[in-house]
Amino acid sequence: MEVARVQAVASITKGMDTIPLEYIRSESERPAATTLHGVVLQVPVIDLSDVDANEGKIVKEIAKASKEWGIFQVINHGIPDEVIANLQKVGKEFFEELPQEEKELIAKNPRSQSIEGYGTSLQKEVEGKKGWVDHLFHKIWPPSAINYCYWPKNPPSYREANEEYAKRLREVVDKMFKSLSLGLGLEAHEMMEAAGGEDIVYLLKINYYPPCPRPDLALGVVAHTDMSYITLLVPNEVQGLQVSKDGHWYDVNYITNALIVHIGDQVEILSNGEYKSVYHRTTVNKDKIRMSWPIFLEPPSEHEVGPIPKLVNEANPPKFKTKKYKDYVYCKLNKLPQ
Ligand SMILES: O=C(O)CCC(=O)C(=O)O
Ligand SMILES: [Fe+2]
Repeated sequence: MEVARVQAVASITKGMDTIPLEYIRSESERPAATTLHGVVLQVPVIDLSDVDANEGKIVKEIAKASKEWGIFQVINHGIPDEVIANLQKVGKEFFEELPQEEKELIAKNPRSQSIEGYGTSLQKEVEGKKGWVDHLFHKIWPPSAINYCYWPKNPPSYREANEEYAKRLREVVDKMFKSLSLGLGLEAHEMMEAAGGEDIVYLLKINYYPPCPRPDLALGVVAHTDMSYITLLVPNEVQGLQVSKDGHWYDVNYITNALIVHIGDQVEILSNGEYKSVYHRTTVNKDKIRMSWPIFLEPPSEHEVGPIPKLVNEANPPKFKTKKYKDYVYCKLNKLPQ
């Protein structure tokens, strides 16, 4: 059966005052009723310029943000603006300029185990409701893990723009793992090593949130924590990401060319709960298209993840089981105990 893309639903409902029932959230989830406004706390913004000279300060800031929020933004991260602009340009062209039939050529196969491909989540989620979003998933690093059949062939510069971004991002990833490691009193290399080092998989997702006639009733991506170690994300300029802290939802302010860093479940586990994976969701917009490019840094599926042994002792017993990443994913997707 053909899957209804949200992009198509959005063009049918344009100008209407209602949306199909399957997108209407329960009152307790609706963004209008549940977002904290006014003078509110802000997700920490961390300046990475001159990392070597400022290492101590940066490590402290990252550790604090990862414990208190599970999310922060980094500026002066070293990825040139045009590398981000190119990534965004080719992704937008894929969603907006290709004929639908061409996009469907790389659609996720519903019978395949793999998450890769163009798709629309048929969420087995809260009350069977759907998110107002389409997406494209494909791996971008390491080269041995990439399945180019899920990469768009058009626009022709898609591949080069994504490869360049992956290459630049690797340097930021190294800095993040080092700081997170030092922030726990470990040696700089220890967390990356426990995470699988060179085998860590970089999975790109492009989220495409079309305009929604009733943004007060819908959500883009429903509230969740990422399963990754960490997720590094660039959005377009349209506000939409919200994070939960102490029982309230906060907007994450848009900062041009900043990278948003989420702590995911696997770093929470490695750190034995010192760092918190962040609960987050996205809202949609009445007139504007929102897009985002998260990269999930994941363990290879057979890699075992558990609390780093140096961080546990009698007084501080392990809070999580050690298990293969694929088993963690299976339990989470099927809502089974971990
Ligand atoms: O669009 C965003 O800003 C966040 C999307 C997200 O949380 C996800 O795709 O896991
Ligand atoms: Fe997420």
